[in-house]
Amino acid sequence: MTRRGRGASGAKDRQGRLLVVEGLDGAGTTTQARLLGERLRAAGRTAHVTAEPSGGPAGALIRQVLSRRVTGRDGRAFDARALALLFAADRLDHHADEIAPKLSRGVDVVSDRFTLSSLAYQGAALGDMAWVAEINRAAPSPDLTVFLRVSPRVALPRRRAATLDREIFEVDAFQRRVAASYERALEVRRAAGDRIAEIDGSRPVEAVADAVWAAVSSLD
Ligand SMILES: Nc1ncnc2c1ncn2[C@@H]1O[C@H](COP(=O)(O)OP(=O)(O)OP(=O)(O)O)[C@@H](O)[C@H]1O
Ligand SMILES: Cc1cn([C@H]2C[C@H](O)[C@@H](COP(=O)(O)O)O2)c(=O)[nH]c1=O
Repeated sequence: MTRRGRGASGAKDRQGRLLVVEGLDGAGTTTQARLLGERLRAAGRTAHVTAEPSGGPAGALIRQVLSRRVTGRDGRAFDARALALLFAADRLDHHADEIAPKLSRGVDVVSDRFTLSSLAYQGAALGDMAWVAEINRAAPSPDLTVFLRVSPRVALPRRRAATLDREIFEVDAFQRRVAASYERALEVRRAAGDRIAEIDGSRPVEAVADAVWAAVSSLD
């Protein structure tokens, strides 16, 4: 993965920053991405909040698979490797169509999930994080990834409060595997040079938002 936003001289150009919020289902990524967008705007920056799966065509198909409205042939479960490829395709399309144009106009982009989600979720589903990393090789590195650490025990009641219909990954045993997978994915991405802030997401919303803001404010 290549870090964007630097010219041939290595000097920073006038691009916006790609800021990613990550965590288990129920960690509070949607809430914190929205609040970060608001704080950026209040600080005088232009900010765009987005999410993956994206609103593009691959994202729409993924949403249907997650909610079981689309299955594999004859009602069989949708193939897990094919789903991993869809997430990778959605990411490239999302970046090309929505994220990169905003960044190049100096807009900060806050994404609720990005590549780390694929490493954690598809890494856990397939038991092959290296392959998941390979199919996501062309996705750019965020300027900052904020990981909201919550235990599956804390995330569970939040998910239950927020939704009635559970998507395919919102199964307690799987969420515990995803939690372990996130820890491995964080190591992999840190070793690759990504800037990552780990934040205790089990605190009240405003306390988490303050910690997210402190991490973003520490960017040069
Ligand atoms: N720090 C927090 N403390 C208590 N409740 C929270 C906190 N953050 C979010 N919530 C609540 O938990 C529920 C899920 O929050 P949110 O949608 O932000 O999570 P999420 O990580 O995006 O979940 P999912 O990935 O399943 O969509 C919401 O009802 C939200 O108000
Ligand atoms: C980007 C991405 C997401 N997922 C999973 C994570 C969640 O279970 C759903 C998205 O639902 P949300 O409520 O909108 O967060 O998809 C994934 O498995 N792989 C990914 O790359």
